[in-house]
Amino acid sequence: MLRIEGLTKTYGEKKAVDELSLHIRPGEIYGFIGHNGAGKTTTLKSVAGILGFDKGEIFINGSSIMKNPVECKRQLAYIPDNPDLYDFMSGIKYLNFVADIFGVSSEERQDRIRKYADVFELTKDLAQPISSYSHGMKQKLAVISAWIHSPRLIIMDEPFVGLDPKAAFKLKEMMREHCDNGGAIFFSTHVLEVAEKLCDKVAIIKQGRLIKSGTMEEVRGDESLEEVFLELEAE
Ligand SMILES: Nc1ncnc2c1ncn2[C@@H]1O[C@H](COP(=O)(O)OP(=O)(O)OP(=O)(O)O)[C@@H](O)[C@H]1O
Repeated sequence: MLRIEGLTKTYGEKKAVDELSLHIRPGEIYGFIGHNGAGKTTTLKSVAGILGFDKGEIFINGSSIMKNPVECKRQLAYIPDNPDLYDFMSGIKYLNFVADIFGVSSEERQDRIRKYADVFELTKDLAQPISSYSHGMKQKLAVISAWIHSPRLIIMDEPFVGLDPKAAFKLKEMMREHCDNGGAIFFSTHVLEVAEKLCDKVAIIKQGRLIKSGTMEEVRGDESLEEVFLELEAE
């Protein structure tokens, strides 16, 4: 589903991501953890095709994000760490706007908007301008917009920030359902308890380099993910 090979990205003199390789298969929820400034957002933005990189290759279902960006973007959704949506639109206008971009039929979009707005208890707010939304409401809208075109790969940067406990629970259910239906999810988080419970696999990045990856059992061994992470950070 997603293959990252030798990804390297520099900002001026700063190497933000250094020879990072990772393979994510259908059905996998893949967690991405690392300290502040480790290179998570840079990697996720590169995978989503919104940030160029210096070296390496990224393939979405065998297609190169550099050579076939439109074909790749059709198959994925990206939720950034800060849901900066179009404030002047209403929630429903924004969802229809995204659905238009991806050519979602009116029947499918109605079904999905009804279903997910209901899940997140956002239905009555959809007519309101996004400028009136709280951070959590914007995050819920961003999640709905990601699910609206039924992408195969969903990339999320800190998706749980700002969500109330019920919404966070619902999102975890949606993530599992998406992967059980053959999709894949690659997401970053600083909440290691969530990663530990939710993820099939996990990758740890430190100063731009991948230092550990594999199934949760392989990475964790007999310890908690937090213990493993802190030990690796201290090395
Ligand atoms: N636009 C930019 N210009 C210059 N340096 C940048 C830019 N964006 C990120 N960096 C640097 O690249 C490195 C990786 O940043 P990145 O945002 O990918 O980290 P992160 O793991 O997502 O961090 P956090 O957990 O704090 O969100 C950091 O040293 C950061 O200062």
